Amino acid sequence: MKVTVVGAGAVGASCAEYIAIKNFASEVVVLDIKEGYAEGKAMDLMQTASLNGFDTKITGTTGDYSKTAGSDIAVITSGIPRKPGMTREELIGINAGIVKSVSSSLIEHSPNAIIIVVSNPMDTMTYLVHKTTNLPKNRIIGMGGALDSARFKYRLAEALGAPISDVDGMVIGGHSDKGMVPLTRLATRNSVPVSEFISEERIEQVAADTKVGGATLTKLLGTSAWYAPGAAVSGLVQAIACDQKKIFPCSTLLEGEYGLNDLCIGAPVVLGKNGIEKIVEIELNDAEKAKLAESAEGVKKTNGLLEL
Ligand SMILES: NC(=O)c1ccc[n+]([C@@H]2O[C@H](COP(=O)([O-])OP(=O)(O)OC[C@H]3O[C@@H](n4cnc5c(N)ncnc54)[C@H](O)[C@@H]3O)[C@@H](O)[C@H]2O)c1
Ligand SMILES: O=C(O)C[C@H](O)C(=O)O
Repeated sequence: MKVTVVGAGAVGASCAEYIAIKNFASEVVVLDIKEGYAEGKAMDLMQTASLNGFDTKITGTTGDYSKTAGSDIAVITSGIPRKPGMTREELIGINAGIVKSVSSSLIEHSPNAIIIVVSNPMDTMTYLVHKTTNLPKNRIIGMGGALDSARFKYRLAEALGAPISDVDGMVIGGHSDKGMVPLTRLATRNSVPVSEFISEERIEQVAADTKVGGATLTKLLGTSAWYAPGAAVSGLVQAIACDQKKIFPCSTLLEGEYGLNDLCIGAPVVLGKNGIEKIVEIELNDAEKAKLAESAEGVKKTNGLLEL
């Protein structure tokens, strides 16, 4: 199993590290345009192999896509991150050009690869890859919901005073400060609805904190987060590489599902060796449907800024 990660920055390196530590891929190639940067990150990571006990071979390259040839999965993390006070949508001007050229180079060298899009604004970047490549929809996956759901579980565990392993929950919708839809009604502590333990007011606070999870970290760090994003990507890569058939909320092209069309937005999907093997349509109540529709409007507005 060969995995390419484009962008050796904070998220790309974290993602390569988690993939290696989980020890399911034979090879990870990291590519960046900054001279020597990917080679340096790869060497540093390889020097953790004996310490962390993995056999994955990590190599780096400055812009040489021939080194990525024959990748089974390719992750796009190249592009600029936001600074405190910015929205993800403001990154579109620079990141659209980067994602378009990177996806085209990746496919030229790995025509069968499954592409995971991470660069922001992620739902729109995923849509861009759909619009500018001829890949089938199952092979284009946007990562956002897996991260947002991890943050939701963190906040739920905090509110419940429970271990995170006791908590389950999912966030669908757009990967944006306003567009996320944490499914509070379906969140559980060991199969029991969380509303049995905490007030509606507290649950609403958990949802609000979840939605600004990325912005909160950006304010603290001065740039956006990388550990949880890298771990979330590695979870998707592992589900595909190991044909796990796990459900994750991912940005995917909707064609009528959830009453939505012609956009990529977060919905639960089954991930296996073919990428997105099924879009799972869960029954939403009217309030959840309205939130998802509003989120879709926001994503479509950003998509409208693309020069296609
Ligand atoms: N979808 C998500 O959940 C999620 C989570 C975290 C970050 N992000 C996004 O991921 C992106 C990367 O974030 P980061 O913190 O790693 O940024 P970073 O600045 O640390 O790294 C980005 C890297 O991309 C490289 N790059 C730029 N143009 C390139 C090109 N054409 N080809 C190859 N490499 C190129 C840069 O040299 C840099 O090393 C940002 O857009 C950020 O908003 C998304
Ligand atoms: O917040 C950001 O800009 C980066 C990423 O989308 C995140 O949620 O951490």
